[in-house]
Amino acid sequence: MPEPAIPASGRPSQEAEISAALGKRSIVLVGMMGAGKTTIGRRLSGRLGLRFLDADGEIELAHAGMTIPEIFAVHGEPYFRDGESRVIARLLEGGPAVLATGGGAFMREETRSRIRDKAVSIWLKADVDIIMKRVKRRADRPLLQTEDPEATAGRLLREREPVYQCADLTIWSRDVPHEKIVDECIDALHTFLLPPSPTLGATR
Ligand SMILES: Nc1ncnc2c1ncn2[C@@H]1O[C@H](COP(=O)(O)OP(=O)(O)OP(=O)(O)O)[C@@H](O)[C@H]1O
Ligand SMILES: O=C(O)C1=C[C@@H](O)[C@@H](O)[C@H](O)C1
Ligand SMILES: [Mg+2]
Repeated sequence: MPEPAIPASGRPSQEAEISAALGKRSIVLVGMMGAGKTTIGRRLSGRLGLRFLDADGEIELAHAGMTIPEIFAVHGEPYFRDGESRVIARLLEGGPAVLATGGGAFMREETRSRIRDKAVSIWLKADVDIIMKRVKRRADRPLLQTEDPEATAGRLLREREPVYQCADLTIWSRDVPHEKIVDECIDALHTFLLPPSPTLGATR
């Protein structure tokens, strides 16, 4: 994996400082389907010189290439959730990476606690209109195969938002160039991991 670039000034870049400050921790993206966890996570990993992992993709690999909708249809959601929890635990043990989770993964307390121990988490927050606009392009979200997918997405969002809020950082994933969202993730990670030191020498 290439190291993040060192700028001409000789000062380490924000990206290099973040990678160093992370140590063995990963960055985990959480949030609703369509929030951009996979899209933004892949780009963020490139900028930071970290591996990119996608929990949904890893679950499909572990099931000999069955798709997520097929796993839901054949085995049911509880089976999927147990597998998802195990896969995320394994991926978090593998050293620093950017990990995009499935939209429901953070709802499990066991998974949240592992993420808290092993990673810095970012909630990619998106409102229901944006989510619907994005997920309409593909029919691969089994939880939205209902009579009224928009109402279902709204209900899931209301149930999940209080839990997604437990992430370390929140970034609004609106319709702006992907690289802008990545820049905002990098700024937020930098402030979180390397907070500016308090002003010294304040006098009364
Ligand atoms: N900031 C953005 N602006 C515009 N489109 C975006 C943005 N982020 C993601 N998208 C688009 O939204 C769609 C869904 O994104 P993506 O698959 O990354 O979401 P996800 O959070 O990984 O969803 P899931 O939980 O279902 O895996 C993609 O077509 C992607 O190109
Ligand atoms: O929001 C969810 O619960 C899901 C989101 C996707 O990433 C997949 O993990 C699956 O479709 C379930
Ligand atoms: Mg995804």
